[in-house]
Amino acid sequence: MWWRVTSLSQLVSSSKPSLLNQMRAAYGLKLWQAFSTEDFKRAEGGLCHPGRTPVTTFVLGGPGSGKGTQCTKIVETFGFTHLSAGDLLRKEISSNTENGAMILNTIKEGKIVPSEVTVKLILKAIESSENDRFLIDGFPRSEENRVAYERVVGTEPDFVLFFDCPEEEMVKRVLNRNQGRIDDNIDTVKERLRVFTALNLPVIKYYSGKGKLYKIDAIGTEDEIFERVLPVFAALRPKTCNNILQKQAINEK
Ligand SMILES: Nc1ncnc2c1ncn2[C@@H]1O[C@H](COP(=O)(O)OP(=O)(O)O)[C@@H](O)[C@H]1O
Ligand SMILES: Nc1ccn([C@@H]2O[C@H](COP(=O)(O)OP(=O)(O)O)[C@@H](O)[C@H]2O)c(=O)n1
Ligand SMILES: [Mg+2]
Repeated sequence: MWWRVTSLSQLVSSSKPSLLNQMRAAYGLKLWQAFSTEDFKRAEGGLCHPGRTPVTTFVLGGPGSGKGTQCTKIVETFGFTHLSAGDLLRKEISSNTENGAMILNTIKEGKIVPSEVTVKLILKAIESSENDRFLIDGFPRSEENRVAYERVVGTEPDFVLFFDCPEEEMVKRVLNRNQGRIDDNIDTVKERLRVFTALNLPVIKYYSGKGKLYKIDAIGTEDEIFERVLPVFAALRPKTCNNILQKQAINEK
């Protein structure tokens, strides 16, 4: 798997190997299996496969802005793997895991689950995928999320999509979503919007300052919005779309 550090010499050659890296070297553990709360605090990151760089895109926007809907279209067209932080957390609830009750309460209140839990789920999903391009949807939701991911993974996203949608429209969409979600009610949505402004906007500003942010107007039909998304990925074409182009070429022969 590309995400894991494959060379032991690389692991031990860093000036101060973390406990996490020592454990991995000793037991061949995947990252998500290896870190406990204590390790998580100390992890030093830098987990990149030599010669193979994954394309990672964070997908941000308020509740109901259309992140999930557009991710589905991006997956269909560009072959990314869609990792929704919210879906990963909801799966934990339905699997009755040790954190299930805590996650359920946090989501019900419209607050943010501790980064330790969410980053671990994302890494587990990445590590069990053969793909090398990922859409990470609904993450990072706070500076704490962002810093935790960077510390553990050791990389930044290649770019960040931000679906910019007026609050009134987001509320309307969430209340019509009809997926039986415990947080799709007016009280929780109000809190989620407050949390979005207070904690997620600073992350969006951070990536804007780094020149990595693509702000997409999220008003319009799903197809109209996807038309605005396309050019962002077209710029990455040579790197990300080889398989699709190859398949197209074969089909056209
Ligand atoms: N452009 C759009 N116009 C109207 N409704 C939309 C649009 N895009 C998505 N929706 C609907 O709005 C709701 C929220 O969309 P979703 O993709 O789940 O948003 P998010 O993941 O950002 O919360 C869903 O019911 C979806 O079908
Ligand atoms: N990085 C994240 C993502 C989601 N969550 C929780 O999961 C809830 C639902 O997230 P989601 O991404 O599925 O929500 P939408 O924006 O798609 O409506 C959030 O309101 C948070 O309570 C979190 O704590 N941390
Ligand atoms: Mg979503």
